[in-house]
Amino acid sequence: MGKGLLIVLSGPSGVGKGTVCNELRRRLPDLVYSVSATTRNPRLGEENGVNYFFKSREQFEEMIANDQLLEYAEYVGNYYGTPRDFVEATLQSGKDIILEIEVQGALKVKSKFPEGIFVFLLPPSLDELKGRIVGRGTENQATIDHRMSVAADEIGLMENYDYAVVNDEIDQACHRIQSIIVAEHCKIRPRCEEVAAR
Ligand SMILES: Nc1nc2c(ncn2[C@@H]2O[C@H](COP(=O)(O)OP(=O)(O)O)[C@@H](O)[C@H]2O)c(=O)[nH]1
Ligand SMILES: Nc1ncnc2c1ncn2[C@@H]1O[C@H](COP(=O)(O)OP(=O)(O)O)[C@@H](O)[C@H]1O
Repeated sequence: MGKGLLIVLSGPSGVGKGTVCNELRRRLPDLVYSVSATTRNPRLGEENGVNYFFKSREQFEEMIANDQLLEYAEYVGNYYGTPRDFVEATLQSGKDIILEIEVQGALKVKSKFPEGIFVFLLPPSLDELKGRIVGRGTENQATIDHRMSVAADEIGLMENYDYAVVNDEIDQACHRIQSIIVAEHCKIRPRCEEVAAR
């Protein structure tokens, strides 16, 4: 059995990563979602082990020390990281896995898995982005301002990604990502390597 695809989805806060991921998981039941660890507080309705593994700073730092994370980063005052074993076991079993992570972490994953597929989700506009974060109603004003200032830097790193997908309509955005996954599965990798070697 071949290895599964490792798909990384990034994009600024409020662009719709969570919404798009949930819809993709509904449409593609075989797609595995990597549940991250974080030190941020759970939002209303978020469940430990489903949305995130919620950890104290001490617990998170222990995971770092024990090399349990494939990557981790600090984002707006909190740690976020990807549990390593789950990702590796999923890929070995031949299944595709999606990591919804921010840009610094994505670049670390890219250095370890250059064969990964890196997708950047873009808002139709920065005004619409701000409207979505405010509309979600989960962040206070200071956090919204901080996240918006990080958004510009994140979009500046988009050129490190393979694909840019605009999340104008959820249905369209998911359709584009599904098309990318199908195309990647159809790739004739040996031929690509042969061509590159010429
Ligand atoms: N590096 C890294 N970033 C993560 C991880 N999990 C989530 N993130 C990112 O951390 C950022 C903040 O996540 P969150 O607080 O849930 O806010 P949201 O993106 O607005 O829903 C987002 O860009 C997430 O994609 C992870 O395991 N590693
Ligand atoms: N294509 C879209 N059109 C309009 N609103 C959207 C769209 N995608 C997501 N949203 C809304 O934007 C807000 C932020 O989405 P969310 O998935 O939480 O973003 P992220 O995980 O990137 O921070 C949510 O209220 C969500 O319902």
